[in-house]
Amino acid sequence: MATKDDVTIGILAMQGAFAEHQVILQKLSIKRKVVTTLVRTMDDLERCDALIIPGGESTTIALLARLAGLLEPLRAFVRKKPVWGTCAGAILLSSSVEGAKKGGQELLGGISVTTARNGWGSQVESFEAALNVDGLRDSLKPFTGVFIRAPVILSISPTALEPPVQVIARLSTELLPKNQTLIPADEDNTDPRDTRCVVALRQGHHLLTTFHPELTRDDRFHEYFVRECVLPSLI
Ligand SMILES: NC(=O)CC[C@H](N)C(=O)O
Repeated sequence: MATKDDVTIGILAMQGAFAEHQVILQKLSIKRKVVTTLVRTMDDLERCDALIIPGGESTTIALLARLAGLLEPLRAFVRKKPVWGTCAGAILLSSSVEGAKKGGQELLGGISVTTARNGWGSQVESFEAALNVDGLRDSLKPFTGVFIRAPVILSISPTALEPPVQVIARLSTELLPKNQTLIPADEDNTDPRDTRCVVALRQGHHLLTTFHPELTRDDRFHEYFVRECVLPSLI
Protein backbone atom coordinates (compact mmCIF):
# COMPACT_ATOMS: atom_id res chain seq x y z
CA MET A 1 0.00 0.00 0.00
CA ALA A 2 1.45 3.38 -0.99
CA THR A 3 1.91 6.10 1.63
CA LYS A 4 1.74 9.81 0.75
CA ASP A 5 5.55 10.06 0.42
CA ASP A 6 5.75 7.21 -2.05
CA VAL A 7 5.73 7.75 -5.79
CA THR A 8 3.32 5.54 -7.68
CA ILE A 9 4.34 4.69 -11.22
CA GLY A 10 1.83 2.84 -13.33
CA ILE A 11 2.69 0.63 -16.28
CA LEU A 12 -0.04 0.26 -18.86
CA ALA A 13 -0.60 -3.49 -18.90
CA MET A 14 -2.81 -4.11 -21.93
CA GLN A 15 -0.18 -6.01 -23.96
CA GLY A 16 3.58 -6.02 -24.46
CA ALA A 17 6.63 -5.72 -22.23
CA PHE A 18 4.96 -4.27 -19.11
CA ALA A 19 6.31 -6.90 -16.66
CA GLU A 20 9.91 -6.10 -17.62
CA HIS A 21 9.41 -2.42 -16.76
CA GLN A 22 7.96 -3.38 -13.40
CA VAL A 23 10.95 -5.59 -12.52
CA ILE A 24 13.42 -2.75 -13.17
CA LEU A 25 11.34 -0.14 -11.32
CA GLN A 26 11.00 -2.39 -8.28
CA LYS A 27 14.79 -2.66 -7.99
CA LEU A 28 15.53 1.06 -8.42
CA SER A 29 17.52 2.60 -5.67
CA ILE A 30 16.53 6.25 -5.30
CA LYS A 31 15.68 8.68 -2.49
CA ARG A 32 11.89 8.23 -2.71
CA LYS A 33 10.16 4.88 -2.51
CA VAL A 34 8.69 3.90 -5.86
CA VAL A 35 5.50 1.85 -5.82
CA THR A 36 4.58 0.22 -9.12
CA THR A 37 1.13 -0.68 -10.31
CA LEU A 38 -0.04 -2.43 -13.46
CA VAL A 39 -2.74 -0.30 -15.07
CA ARG A 40 -5.78 -2.06 -16.52
CA THR A 41 -8.65 0.01 -15.15
CA MET A 42 -9.60 3.61 -14.34
CA ASP A 43 -9.05 2.91 -10.64
CA ASP A 44 -5.51 1.74 -11.34
CA LEU A 45 -4.82 4.86 -13.40
CA GLU A 46 -6.18 7.22 -10.78
CA ARG A 47 -3.61 6.02 -8.25
CA CYS A 48 -0.65 6.90 -10.50
CA ASP A 49 1.70 9.87 -10.32
CA ALA A 50 3.22 8.87 -13.65
CA LEU A 51 2.80 6.21 -16.31
CA ILE A 52 4.94 4.05 -18.58
CA ILE A 53 3.51 2.79 -21.86
CA PRO A 54 5.53 -0.27 -22.86
CA GLY A 55 6.62 -1.68 -26.18
CA GLY A 56 4.42 -4.24 -27.84
CA GLU A 57 1.96 -3.60 -30.64
CA SER A 58 0.65 -0.05 -30.63
CA THR A 59 -2.57 -0.91 -32.51
CA THR A 60 -3.35 -3.73 -30.06
CA ILE A 61 -2.55 -1.61 -27.00
CA ALA A 62 -4.83 1.16 -28.32
CA LEU A 63 -7.63 -1.29 -29.15
CA LEU A 64 -7.48 -2.95 -25.73
CA ALA A 65 -7.34 0.43 -24.01
CA ARG A 66 -10.45 1.48 -25.93
CA LEU A 67 -12.26 -1.73 -24.93
CA ALA A 68 -11.28 -1.10 -21.29
CA GLY A 69 -12.72 2.42 -21.53
CA LEU A 70 -9.25 3.81 -20.92
CA LEU A 71 -8.48 5.79 -24.08
CA GLU A 72 -9.98 9.11 -22.99
CA PRO A 73 -8.75 8.77 -19.37
CA LEU A 74 -5.26 8.06 -20.73
CA ARG A 75 -5.42 11.14 -22.96
CA ALA A 76 -6.46 13.21 -19.93
CA PHE A 77 -3.62 11.66 -17.91
CA VAL A 78 -1.05 12.59 -20.59
CA ARG A 79 -2.25 16.21 -20.41
CA LYS A 80 -1.52 16.35 -16.68
CA LYS A 81 1.15 13.89 -15.58
CA PRO A 82 4.50 12.48 -16.76
CA VAL A 83 4.36 9.65 -19.25
CA TRP A 84 7.18 7.63 -20.80
CA GLY A 85 6.52 5.68 -23.99
CA THR A 86 8.93 2.97 -25.14
CA CYS A 87 8.71 1.75 -28.76
CA ALA A 88 4.97 1.04 -29.28
CA GLY A 89 4.42 3.40 -26.33
CA ALA A 90 6.44 6.04 -28.18
CA ILE A 91 4.10 5.67 -31.17
CA LEU A 92 1.07 6.14 -28.93
CA LEU A 93 2.55 9.34 -27.47
CA SER A 94 3.24 10.83 -30.92
CA SER A 95 0.98 13.57 -32.18
CA SER A 96 0.78 11.80 -35.54
CA VAL A 97 1.92 8.58 -37.16
CA GLU A 98 2.60 7.66 -40.78
CA GLY A 99 1.95 4.28 -42.28
CA ALA A 100 -1.02 3.63 -40.01
CA LYS A 101 -3.38 0.87 -41.10
CA LYS A 102 -6.53 1.71 -42.98
CA GLY A 103 -9.06 3.04 -40.53
CA GLY A 104 -6.29 4.93 -38.77
CA GLN A 105 -4.48 4.38 -35.56
CA GLU A 106 -5.68 5.78 -32.29
CA LEU A 107 -3.05 7.81 -30.49
CA LEU A 108 -2.84 9.45 -27.10
CA GLY A 109 -0.63 12.29 -28.31
CA GLY A 110 1.35 14.39 -25.87
CA ILE A 111 4.67 14.70 -27.71
CA SER A 112 4.97 16.87 -30.83
CA VAL A 113 6.54 14.35 -33.19
CA THR A 114 5.48 12.41 -36.26
CA THR A 115 6.64 8.81 -36.24
CA ALA A 116 6.63 5.98 -38.77
CA ARG A 117 5.87 2.51 -37.46
CA ASN A 118 8.41 -0.23 -38.19
CA GLY A 119 10.72 2.40 -39.63
CA TRP A 120 13.80 0.18 -39.32
CA GLY A 121 12.20 -2.83 -40.93
CA SER A 122 10.64 -6.05 -39.73
CA GLN A 123 11.32 -8.26 -36.70
CA VAL A 124 14.31 -9.98 -38.38
CA GLU A 125 15.91 -6.58 -38.84
CA SER A 126 15.94 -5.95 -35.07
CA PHE A 127 19.28 -4.71 -33.80
CA GLU A 128 21.19 -3.34 -30.83
CA ALA A 129 23.26 -0.18 -30.85
CA ALA A 130 25.38 1.69 -28.30
CA LEU A 131 23.89 5.08 -27.46
CA ASN A 132 25.29 8.15 -25.78
CA VAL A 133 22.49 9.71 -23.79
CA ASP A 134 22.50 13.23 -22.33
CA GLY A 135 21.70 13.38 -18.65
CA LEU A 136 21.90 9.67 -17.90
CA ARG A 137 23.79 8.59 -14.78
CA ASP A 138 27.39 7.66 -15.78
CA SER A 139 26.60 9.26 -19.12
CA LEU A 140 30.03 8.42 -20.55
CA LYS A 141 29.06 4.77 -20.40
CA PRO A 142 27.01 3.96 -23.51
CA PHE A 143 23.49 2.60 -23.09
CA THR A 144 22.57 -0.45 -25.16
CA GLY A 145 19.54 0.39 -27.27
CA VAL A 146 17.45 -2.64 -28.23
CA PHE A 147 15.47 -1.85 -31.39
CA ILE A 148 12.66 -4.26 -32.26
CA ARG A 149 10.44 -3.13 -35.14
CA ALA A 150 11.11 0.30 -33.75
CA PRO A 151 9.47 3.48 -34.97
CA VAL A 152 11.45 6.23 -36.68
CA ILE A 153 10.91 9.87 -35.82
CA LEU A 154 10.10 11.56 -39.12
CA SER A 155 9.75 15.09 -37.79
CA ILE A 156 9.61 17.16 -34.66
CA SER A 157 7.03 19.94 -34.84
CA PRO A 158 8.04 23.44 -33.93
CA THR A 159 6.30 24.24 -30.70
CA ALA A 160 5.35 27.82 -29.95
CA LEU A 161 3.28 27.20 -26.85
CA GLU A 162 4.26 23.77 -25.60
CA PRO A 163 7.52 22.99 -23.84
CA PRO A 164 10.31 22.49 -26.39
CA VAL A 165 11.35 19.05 -27.53
CA GLN A 166 14.78 18.15 -26.21
CA VAL A 167 16.66 15.41 -28.06
CA ILE A 168 18.70 13.30 -25.62
CA ALA A 169 19.99 10.48 -27.84
CA ARG A 170 20.76 9.96 -31.51
CA LEU A 171 21.79 6.81 -33.23
CA SER A 172 25.10 7.04 -35.01
CA THR A 173 24.55 5.79 -38.54
CA GLU A 174 28.05 4.27 -38.64
CA LEU A 175 27.01 1.94 -35.83
CA LEU A 176 24.01 0.58 -37.68
CA PRO A 177 24.20 -3.07 -38.71
CA LYS A 178 25.08 -3.45 -42.39
CA ASN A 179 21.64 -4.75 -43.36
CA GLN A 180 20.02 -1.73 -41.77
CA THR A 181 18.82 1.14 -43.91
CA LEU A 182 17.09 4.14 -42.62
CA ILE A 183 13.84 5.07 -44.32
CA PRO A 184 13.69 6.62 -46.83
CA ALA A 185 16.71 4.54 -47.79
CA ASP A 186 17.95 6.72 -50.61
CA GLU A 187 18.57 9.88 -48.57
CA ASP A 188 21.73 10.66 -46.67
CA ASN A 189 21.60 11.76 -43.09
CA THR A 190 23.90 14.74 -42.89
CA ASP A 191 21.25 17.39 -42.34
CA PRO A 192 21.24 18.29 -38.63
CA ARG A 193 17.49 18.85 -38.86
CA ASP A 194 17.09 15.24 -39.93
CA THR A 195 15.29 13.60 -37.05
CA ARG A 196 15.41 10.04 -38.33
CA CYS A 197 18.36 9.14 -36.11
CA VAL A 198 16.76 10.63 -33.00
CA VAL A 199 15.92 7.76 -30.68
CA ALA A 200 15.24 9.42 -27.31
CA LEU A 201 13.73 12.78 -26.47
CA ARG A 202 11.84 14.69 -23.84
CA GLN A 203 9.08 17.23 -24.00
CA GLY A 204 8.32 18.78 -20.63
CA HIS A 205 7.80 15.88 -18.25
CA HIS A 206 7.22 13.33 -20.99
CA LEU A 207 9.90 10.93 -22.23
CA LEU A 208 10.01 9.00 -25.50
CA THR A 209 12.41 6.21 -26.45
CA THR A 210 12.04 4.31 -29.70
CA PHE A 211 13.95 1.35 -28.21
CA HIS A 212 13.46 -0.92 -25.18
CA PRO A 213 15.43 0.03 -22.01
CA GLU A 214 13.37 -2.53 -20.07
CA LEU A 215 14.95 -5.37 -22.05
CA THR A 216 18.42 -4.60 -20.70
CA ARG A 217 19.76 -5.04 -17.16
CA ASP A 218 20.63 -1.35 -17.13
CA ASP A 219 18.28 0.69 -14.91
CA ARG A 220 19.64 4.10 -15.90
CA PHE A 221 16.70 5.12 -18.13
CA HIS A 222 14.20 4.22 -15.41
CA GLU A 223 16.22 6.19 -12.89
CA TYR A 224 16.36 9.09 -15.37
CA PHE A 225 12.58 9.08 -15.84
CA VAL A 226 11.95 9.18 -12.09
CA ARG A 227 14.64 11.81 -11.41
CA GLU A 228 14.07 14.13 -14.37
CA CYS A 229 10.39 13.75 -15.22
CA VAL A 230 8.45 12.31 -12.28
CA LEU A 231 9.94 13.83 -9.11
CA PRO A 232 10.03 17.43 -10.47
CA SER A 233 6.34 17.12 -11.43
CA LEU A 234 5.39 16.35 -7.81
CA ILE A 235 6.76 19.60 -6.39
N1 LIG B 1 8.81 -3.37 -30.19
C1 LIG B 1 7.74 -2.65 -30.40
O1 LIG B 1 7.15 -2.06 -29.48
C2 LIG B 1 7.26 -2.63 -31.79
C3 LIG B 1 6.24 -1.57 -32.09
C4 LIG B 1 5.39 -1.97 -33.26
N2 LIG B 1 6.13 -1.98 -34.48
C5 LIG B 1 4.15 -1.07 -33.37
O2 LIG B 1 3.90 -0.54 -34.37
O3 LIG B 1 3.47 -0.89 -32.44
